[in-house]
Amino acid sequence: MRIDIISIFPEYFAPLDVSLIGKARERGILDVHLHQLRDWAHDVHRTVDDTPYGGGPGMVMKPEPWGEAIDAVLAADQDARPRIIVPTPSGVPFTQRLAMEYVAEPWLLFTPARYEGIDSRVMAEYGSRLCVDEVSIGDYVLAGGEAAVLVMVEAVGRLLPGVLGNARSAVDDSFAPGEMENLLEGPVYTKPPEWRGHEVPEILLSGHHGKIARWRRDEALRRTARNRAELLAALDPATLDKHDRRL
Ligand SMILES: NC(=O)c1ccno1
Repeated sequence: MRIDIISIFPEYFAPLDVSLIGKARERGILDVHLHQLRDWAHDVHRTVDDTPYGGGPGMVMKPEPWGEAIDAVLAADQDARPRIIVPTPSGVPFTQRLAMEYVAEPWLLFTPARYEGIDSRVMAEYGSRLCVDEVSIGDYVLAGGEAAVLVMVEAVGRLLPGVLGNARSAVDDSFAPGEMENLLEGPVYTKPPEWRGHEVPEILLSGHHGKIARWRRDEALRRTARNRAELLAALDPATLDKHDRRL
């Protein structure tokens, strides 16, 4: 997978050099290209923003630098087209299901904005011939889209084949489509069996895989009911067995 990121703060993406994503890049599973938007701002101050038409607070990012920057990225591979992802509080929710949709894409282009956002004509220009998604990582406003890009790149990159040590981990994730969709993962434990008077639940030491699976699902349902009751309401009743319904 190729990922391009255009930003006025490319240094913001240093975390993509470490941990799982860093190793995926070293192993050639993920190819990340960072671009400084100001390289396409040609005035002496390398200006990328201006006052909003119609008045109002803040500044809007100018269309010209963005248009030249996106054109330059697209020119990197004339035979392919990236899916463009615009991080914004005004976007569709970023979910595990959307992460799984993105991991199937060969090329993603992230366009994190600053200020009040990017002149709307930019994505109108590219939306006529490319897939352009406005995506939000949550109902809050950040100083810019860069942190949202880090979140999405990690959520998508960890799903790439070969990145997680055990592919099963992604299947058991909270929200993973299938058994765990709309469910939160339950509690996890490791050695020692007793720590400061807290013992690991006996069932987990039993070696009885069927009972352990049942216990884990019960705990997932309980945690979901406690922390995200609205997700329980969204559970497909067909996926609940008679034991689930008794909880
Ligand atoms: N909530 C978000 O995804 C976001 C992106 C930029 N600012 O906020």
